[in-house]
Amino acid sequence: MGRERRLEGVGRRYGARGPWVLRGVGLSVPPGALIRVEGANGTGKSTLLRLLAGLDAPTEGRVTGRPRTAYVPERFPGALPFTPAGYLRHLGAVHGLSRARAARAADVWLERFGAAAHARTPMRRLSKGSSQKVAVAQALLADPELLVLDEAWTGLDAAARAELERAVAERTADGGAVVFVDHDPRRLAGAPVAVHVVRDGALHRRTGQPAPAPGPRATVEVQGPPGAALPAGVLRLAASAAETAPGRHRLSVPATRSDVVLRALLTAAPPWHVVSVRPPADPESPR
Ligand SMILES: Nc1ncnc2c1ncn2[C@@H]1O[C@H](COP(=O)(O)OP(=O)(O)OP(=O)(O)O)[C@@H](O)[C@H]1O
Repeated sequence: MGRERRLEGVGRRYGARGPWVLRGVGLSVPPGALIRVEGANGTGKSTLLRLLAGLDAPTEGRVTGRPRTAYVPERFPGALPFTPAGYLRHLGAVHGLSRARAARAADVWLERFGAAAHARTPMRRLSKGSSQKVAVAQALLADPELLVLDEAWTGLDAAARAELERAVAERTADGGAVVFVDHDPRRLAGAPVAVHVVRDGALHRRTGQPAPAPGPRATVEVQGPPGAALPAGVLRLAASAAETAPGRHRLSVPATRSDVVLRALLTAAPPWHVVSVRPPADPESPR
């Protein structure tokens, strides 16, 4: 239990006589998991995400585990009587941050998503895109152990979309779990995503080889503290890792994740020594 959210034999229908939207669904979301939920329109993806986020209760079956959870809904109620800075500080306090930490986290996330200029604009006057940045910032504010994203990329500009991908990689490198729905099949394609498909009210794990991470890869040589295993977060993000000498590892890392991997190595306790980083364009990069 603990930080792992689990659905066991979960069914949900709306109203006593409504059709079953989901039935017999089992799913474990362990720390560090990255799970994509797919399915045709109206099959129950949002229903599943609300159950995982703990915002809805199943009609039958059990939901267990109590990770600190954050959620970005498909439709964020943008017209709230707050400014983004005020709203995020308020939510930070709800998540248990001190006032000072909540204010700092609000500033950091608005800045990262390119919305700092709107920090003090009433939310009802924000564009849809800026409002979505606030929706995403509120979920990341307190480093959730489980992050549930329902089409959270929709409406964001390209820079903010990339920033949200980076934030997801940081959460999983840090041992957080992320479950998401997104209409773009390439979303987070460079990361080791487990795919589950909702069909006919049931959840099916898509099996088979995960597609190789598309895009260029960097090669990172690291030297670890004697006897140390690579941090789990690094292993999750690397496309491959090989120990080439005692304590020396060569990692192949999707270029879009290399900054997150380096940060995870350098902030590990004790930290790892990064011997070299070869960018993807280097013709000597092993393939
Ligand atoms: N609050 C609700 N009350 C009644 N019916 C609901 C409610 N929420 C969802 N439903 C119904 O449950 C079914 C699944 O809806 P859900 O939103 O979970 O699917 P989805 O796969 O996320 O859809 P989409 O791809 O359109 O976002 C639909 O038939 C929908 O009408």
